[in-house]
Amino acid sequence: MTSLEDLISTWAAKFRTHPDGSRLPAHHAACLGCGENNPHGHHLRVHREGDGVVARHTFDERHVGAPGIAHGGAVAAVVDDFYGFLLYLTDGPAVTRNLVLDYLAPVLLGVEYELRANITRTEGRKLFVEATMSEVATSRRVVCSTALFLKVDVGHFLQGEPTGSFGQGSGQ
Ligand SMILES: CCCCC/C=C\C/C=C\C/C=C\C/C=C\CCCC(=O)SCCNC(=O)CCNC(=O)[C@H](O)C(C)(C)COP(=O)(O)OP(=O)(O)OC[C@H]1O[C@@H](n2cnc3c(N)ncnc32)[C@H](O)[C@@H]1OP(=O)(O)O
Repeated sequence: MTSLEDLISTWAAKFRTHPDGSRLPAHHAACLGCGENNPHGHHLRVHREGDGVVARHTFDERHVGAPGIAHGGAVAAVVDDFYGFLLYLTDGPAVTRNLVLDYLAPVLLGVEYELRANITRTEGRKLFVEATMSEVATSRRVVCSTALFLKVDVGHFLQGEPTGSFGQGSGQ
């Protein structure tokens, strides 16, 4: 099992300069949004684009709400985790304090969507961010979102203990 200290040292190393266009590292291997080893996870793959981040994502049967339509909570989880990649373009970790989603149209299972996010404003510890999700084939926007992240120090993450067995891996 990965110790919390291991996780923290891996995380700290991820706050390096990431060249434009490069793939950004997963938060950790078991992360619900992007961890390679989480069988219930979304396995997000996110790239830097300028001062923002971009990803393509397709929901599947594991994320079903109404038949054929992604559960709104699953969509929110993806958007929240996606915002977590913007943190790599800042000087350190932060956590979601406030997350707002407008579900403009159903997010369909098996349909590819493009996510885009950027930081709109910073104010002390506060990072104000915004994101959109649009269908790749039609460019139709299905979600728009804003959120507030608050910078935290390492002690914040010492409030939990890693559990389970799929936390091991590169986290890349
Ligand atoms: C370098 C080493 C790093 C170590 C890291 C180690 C391991 C990490 C491993 C993995 C991490 C994995 C993933 C993380 C990345 C992304 C995943 C997606 C993101 C998430 O899934 S993350 C989870 C969900 N998230 C939480 O679990 C947070 C729970 N929460 C808290 O832990 C506290 O809530 C906290 C600490 C956030 C703040 O607590 P606090 O006490 O410090 O803050 P406070 O209340 O004082 O507010 C401060 C100022 O924000 C203003 N403010 C507040 N709310 C506002 C609003 N709605 N609008 C406008 N302003 C607002 C106030 O008005 C005040 O403003 P002012 O300072 O000007 O007065």
